Amino acid sequence: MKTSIATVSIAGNLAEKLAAIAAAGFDGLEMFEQDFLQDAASPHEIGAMVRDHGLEIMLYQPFRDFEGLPEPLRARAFDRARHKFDLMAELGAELMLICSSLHPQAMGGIDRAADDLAELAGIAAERGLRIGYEALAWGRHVNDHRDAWEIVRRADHPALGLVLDSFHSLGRGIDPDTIRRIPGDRIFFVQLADAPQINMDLLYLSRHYRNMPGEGDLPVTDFMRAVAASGYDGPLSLEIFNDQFRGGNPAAIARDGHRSLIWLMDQARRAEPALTAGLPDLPANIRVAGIEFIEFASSPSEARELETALTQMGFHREGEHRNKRVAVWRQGDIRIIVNVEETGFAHSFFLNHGTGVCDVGLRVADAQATAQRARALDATLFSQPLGPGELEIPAIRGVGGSILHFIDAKSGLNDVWDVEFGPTGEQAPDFGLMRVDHLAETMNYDEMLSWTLFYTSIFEMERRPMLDVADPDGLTRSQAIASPDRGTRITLNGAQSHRTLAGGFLTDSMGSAVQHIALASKDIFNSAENMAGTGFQMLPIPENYYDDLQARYGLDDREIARLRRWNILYEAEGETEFFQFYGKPLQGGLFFEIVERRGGYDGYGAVNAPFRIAALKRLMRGKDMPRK
Ligand SMILES: O=C(O)c1ccc(O)c(O)c1
Ligand SMILES: [Mg+2]
Repeated sequence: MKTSIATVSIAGNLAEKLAAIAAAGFDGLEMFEQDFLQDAASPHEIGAMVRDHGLEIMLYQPFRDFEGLPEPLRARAFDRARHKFDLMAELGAELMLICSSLHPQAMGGIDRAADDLAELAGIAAERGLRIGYEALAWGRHVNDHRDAWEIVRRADHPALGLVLDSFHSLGRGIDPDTIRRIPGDRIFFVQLADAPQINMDLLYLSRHYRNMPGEGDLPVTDFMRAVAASGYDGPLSLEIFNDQFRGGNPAAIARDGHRSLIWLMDQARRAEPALTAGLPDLPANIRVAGIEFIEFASSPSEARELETALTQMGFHREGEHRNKRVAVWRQGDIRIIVNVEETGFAHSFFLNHGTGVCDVGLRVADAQATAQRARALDATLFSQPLGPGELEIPAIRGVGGSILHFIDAKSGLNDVWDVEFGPTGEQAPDFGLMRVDHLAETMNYDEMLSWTLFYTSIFEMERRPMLDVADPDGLTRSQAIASPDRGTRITLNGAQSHRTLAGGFLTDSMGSAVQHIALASKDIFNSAENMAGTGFQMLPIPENYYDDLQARYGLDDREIARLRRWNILYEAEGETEFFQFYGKPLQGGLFFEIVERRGGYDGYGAVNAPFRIAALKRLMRGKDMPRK
């Protein structure tokens, strides 16, 4: 199926929009009247500009308040339409969208609307044009695609068809399966949009908060399945009114849009395998079996602080790379790589961002298939020259210009530790840290939807509801995503203000990056005791927290004393429990967290986050005294 996007969906002037839409790989666009009217070029020149980008104007819109008017308003509406038809001829647009009327004098009446639209379709047809009728969810008399279809059916004119818009149908809770009884060739155009689950007036939600399919909470896959089942094979077009996108980076928003359409078509095909017509065929969502490694880019001098922290946490330097100044640190199932090479990707990452996570390895069943799916979903493949004996491991670009590598057993990539590294023979202390619990990535609030879509479209990952975390200097939003078995977890933290801890980190690290790494302990009290014994610096948590905690959960004095002793934060949810403590941030702001989940706790200690943030800020301002 061809892909399209409405020009309103992205920021910029018309030339910038066209460039972004073409670069993202769309076949065409919906020309929004405002974008066209505001431009200085003539309709003819604009049409040529669109075609020079290899794009097609698939729809001209919107034409409002047309049907069901009394005279003389009715005649005026027809004159207005003729004027638009003239423009469309010059632009090279063949289909016009007519949205259901909001006019205070519109009379209603299915047959009246059908008669008006049939007459207009006749005028359009004489000029080789067509019109499509769309029910706005807040239309005065027509606000349901089933009524719009009845009007189109009764009008019975070949130049008149139906326009479907997932927002208007799903936003009103109309069963999308009602689309299955509409003949596909009577549907002239399909618009797609998702939206978050917010209780809000539909018009306001639609004009400000729509988002890309897969970014919101509407059942867009069910809608897409019904559209495909109807036999419709026209364009799939994004029509996204979103305040954030209007001010965002046009290329990035257009890329997200294209990704969302590919994802949507793939979802529909997977949910209903009999629907194959016009839908792309790509490997299924990739199951991630865990984090194989986390790689830091650093320099020999800056790496010392990190290596000290690793040693104090019970890691040992297990292996050294045979060709490079790269070491692998190990504990349990956790591998942390410290790369202090002075050439290559890690080095340029270090020069741009300072010491930080430049690369994450994900464990998958088939690394090639993973790269293939990622590529089909518009991810950027990454590779760099290989040294002697090194393995070619598929990789893509991830958050903040970092890299994601894919490691499988199928093609022997999990042998990389033996093939590329030699053992150091160093002793393994082991403080009970077993595996990576989660990675916390910090980014601007504006990028959160984009990276959420990146992870959930390529991988088999689920979203939790977004949370607000109160920082003393502003809100940070937190979006957790996880594999269905919870073996791989990532939290995306969006800074809305540069004064928050997350915002300050973004400035210091020159962009989005991993801000903390949470490691799962077998026994957090035991890990804490071992780590404290080596001089690991814990984040001090104030007395007030423990007083409140005791009151909140009715913990006894002994339990509270144990938590307090190791600066452990606690949360109970039903029968489940969560324990967490933090290390002091390294230079640059990255820090480690140690966690223990009991009884299947599935969160991240959100209730404790404000305390942790306040404690970190106090520490960074140098106002905290370590407690005995
Ligand atoms: O918000 C609107 O007015 C509007 C206009 C045209 C559309 O296709 C639409 O879905 C909404
Ligand atoms: Mg629409």
